[in-house]
Amino acid sequence: MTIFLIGFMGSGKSTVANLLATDFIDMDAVIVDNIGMPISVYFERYGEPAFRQVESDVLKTLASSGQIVSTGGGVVSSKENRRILSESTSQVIYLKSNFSDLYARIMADKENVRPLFLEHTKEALEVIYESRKALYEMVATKTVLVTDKCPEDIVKEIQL
Ligand SMILES: Nc1ncnc2c1ncn2[C@@H]1O[C@H](COP(=O)(O)OP(=O)(O)OP(=O)(O)O)[C@@H](O)[C@H]1O
Ligand SMILES: O=C(O)C1=C[C@@H](O)[C@@H](O)[C@H](O)C1
Ligand SMILES: [Mg+2]
Repeated sequence: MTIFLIGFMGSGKSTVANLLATDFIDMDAVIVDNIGMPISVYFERYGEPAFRQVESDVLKTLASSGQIVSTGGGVVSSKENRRILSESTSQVIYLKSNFSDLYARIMADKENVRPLFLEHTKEALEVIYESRKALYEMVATKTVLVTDKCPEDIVKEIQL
């Protein structure tokens, strides 16, 4: 059974996926492999709709992978991606958090500086977060509140 982890940037998808299975698949990494350039460069050259199309193609392939998959933070923003997630037989786990905790984590994470974070003000990022909140809930088969929980406890909740 494929398990997709979804949630906004910084919600802990990669951290939790790695605890669930060290051979987990990072969807952004698969996309970077396919397009042969950093996602930020692809966005700049071809625009977001073209990126979402690539993302949909990768998502479809991964739905039958039987692996743990950490998705891109914006995977729910395209209708096609939401359809693929809703119609697949995979588990879709939403790691839910409030914006201020996410922002603090993204700011503190010096190992992974997200292009979206560099390109937007805090207010603009919050607008994106607000616009996606309901969409994550809509496609999730399970929502796990991650506030004040360590990754190990989040894993336990996922496995309940
Ligand atoms: N439950 C947690 N408690 C505290 N810190 C956490 C927790 N989960 C993840 N972190 C930290 O938050 C930061 C973001 O985590 P991670 O990279 O796993 O998020 P992500 O959802 O994969 O982000 P992105 O969508 O940008 O790939 C990292 O520095 C990580 O160590
Ligand atoms: O939140 C988003 O829209 C994105 C998040 C990243 O994981 C990447 O998938 C890409 O940079 C878009
Ligand atoms: Mg990640």
